[in-house]
Amino acid sequence: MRSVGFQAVAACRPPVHHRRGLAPSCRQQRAVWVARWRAPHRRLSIRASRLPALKCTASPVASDGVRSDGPLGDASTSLSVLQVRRGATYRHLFHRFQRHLSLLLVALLLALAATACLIVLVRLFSEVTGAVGAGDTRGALRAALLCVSVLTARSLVQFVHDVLLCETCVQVETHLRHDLVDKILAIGSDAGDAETGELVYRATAEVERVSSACLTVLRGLLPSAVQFVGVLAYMIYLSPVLTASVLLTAPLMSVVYGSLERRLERHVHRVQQGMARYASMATEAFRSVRLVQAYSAERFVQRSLDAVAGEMKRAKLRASRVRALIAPAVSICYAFTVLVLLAISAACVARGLLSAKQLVAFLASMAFLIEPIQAFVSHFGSVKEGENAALRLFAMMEAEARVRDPPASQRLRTIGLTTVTTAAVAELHLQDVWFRYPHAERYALRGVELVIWPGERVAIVGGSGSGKSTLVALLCRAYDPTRGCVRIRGVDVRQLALADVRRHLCVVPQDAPLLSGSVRDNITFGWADADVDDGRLEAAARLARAHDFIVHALPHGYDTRVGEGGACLSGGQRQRIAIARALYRDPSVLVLDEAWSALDTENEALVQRALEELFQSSSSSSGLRKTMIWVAHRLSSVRHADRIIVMEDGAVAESGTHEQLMRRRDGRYAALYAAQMRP
Ligand SMILES: Nc1ncnc2c1ncn2[C@@H]1O[C@H](COP(=O)(O)OP(=O)(O)OP(=O)(O)O)[C@@H](O)[C@H]1O
Repeated sequence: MRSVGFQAVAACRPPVHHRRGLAPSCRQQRAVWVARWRAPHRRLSIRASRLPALKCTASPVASDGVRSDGPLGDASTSLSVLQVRRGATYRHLFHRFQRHLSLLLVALLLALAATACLIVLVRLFSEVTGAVGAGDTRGALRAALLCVSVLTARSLVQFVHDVLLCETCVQVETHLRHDLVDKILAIGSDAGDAETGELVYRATAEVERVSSACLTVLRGLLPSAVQFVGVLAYMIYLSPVLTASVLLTAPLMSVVYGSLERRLERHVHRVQQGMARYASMATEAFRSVRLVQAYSAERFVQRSLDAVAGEMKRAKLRASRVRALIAPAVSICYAFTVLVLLAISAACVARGLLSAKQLVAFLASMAFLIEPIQAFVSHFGSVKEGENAALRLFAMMEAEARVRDPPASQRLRTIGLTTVTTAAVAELHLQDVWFRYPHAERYALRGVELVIWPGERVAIVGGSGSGKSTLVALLCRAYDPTRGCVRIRGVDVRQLALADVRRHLCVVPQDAPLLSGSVRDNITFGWADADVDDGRLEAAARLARAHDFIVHALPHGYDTRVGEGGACLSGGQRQRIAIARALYRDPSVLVLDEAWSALDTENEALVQRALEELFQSSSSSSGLRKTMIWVAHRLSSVRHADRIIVMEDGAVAESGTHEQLMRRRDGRYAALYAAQMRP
């Protein structure tokens, strides 16, 4: 069976440097860890996207100590900013529940019926006491039996009411989670600002929290509110004076309640942020457990996690104290109300304004009035948690991906051999491309001008940080240029559907991320089981020089599970499977970003030769000229390229064949080549 998580990573790939950045040398990685983990309480945020450059940034910290940047970072925005969005959040929630309006209306009618039952119960109760007082045993018995029947009816009504509401909330939760995951996958590269563990926490625990808060409100608080209003109306009918005296204490209650609510909200927000941070750090630690062990950093990691857990514990204790304070505070207010009520009712009865029967009914109503207040008090904490979670989730859902599908996308032009020779349409054209990463001060690409023709085999070389991976990221539209434009077959990529671009041009990154399914799942990633073509699968694996080791070295051949991130395979095997995966897609342009860096020289040459053969044969058989671009550090792998592009400081420094570039004695390529060939 195909793993769901496996399928979930969309064709929209994170930019190459993000992926590559996840595998810096152990020493570099440790430096990042140390910075992030030494001061977890200072909320240092290392972005995965910046790992290669080891830029450890302390994010802007809001007054309540919470990070406040990032495209999905809205999710971790400060409480004060989130509170401004409360109206919008409730509107979002309302729209989601609106889809289940009929169920909700039935539930509301049932809540009204339950309240009506209560009022009937109050009346029957006063009749029972009246009959007992008058010595009418039969009357008392009849009224008591009616009481039992009404109570049973009310219980049945409540059961149906609860089932309907649970169903609605589960459906809303499922849709909300689906939309959130959809958003995270669409945002793709931009999600680099929010860490994996945090995103997982949001998509699981927080969505569940929102749904259970909604259920609490609908099942507990809404009927309680209906009951409150109904009972209050009945009390006004019984005695307006006594009801007014009860309501006199309302301002006192709201002041006490308001101040406790604000405190609780603050602490709950801190607890939830702490949870998200803990989830994020724990995910990172568990994923890098080998690094932790290699550096004997178990205690160090444990201490860092404990620091966050400690912070969370303190916030939780404060929240629970405030929560525990609410019930006694409300009870004191209630006792004060009863005191005032008794004094006034005694005066009313003495003056003949109120009968004893009315007083009994009024006091019974008071008992039913406290019920909704108690429900409100006991559910308040969880509702607040749900509200905070909803504020963050909907802020996340509003985040826009930096690259989006155009409203009306154009189609890619198919270029046959004849077309190419007559009308020279470039496969790829970078026109004066400038690019600066979000949050970065320097341009990573500066005025790149590059034309790649169909069928060309182009190698990109250059020093570390010269902009090779950034160039690749722009080709597959992981980012849009800050200035200038990237054209595929003459069309600006911004006018093409993203899926079209990524079907046409496939990138194989250096770190070759594999997912925890089988080898077959990995190579046919993105295809439903029913659509998988075994012949094509094997052909792709053979071309990537992966078939032999899959069949002979892996215990279950193509059905061998590769473990999380392909942990059961060697680096070279992972890379060959990643190349096979790209070949299975049969793209027109194949981009390999140091995709064979983990291969030995012999296998590297074999894979390269196989790809060259493939590209030559595909151009003659299908009539479509395929293009191959590869980024390389080892210059031995670029000698046979049709053209070598040499990048330096974000610009194209030189371009030509190996021989042409070697003729420039003082050229950059010649210098790089000489340095590599030096014994
Ligand atoms: N996400 C990012 N945010 C900010 N700056 C970045 C980011 N990724 C890369 N950079 C910067 O952009 C520049 C080009 O980086 P890029 O990864 O394209 O270089 P490269 O030539 O592929 O390097 P290498 O060969 O070491 O992989 C570098 O200065 C790098 O620090």
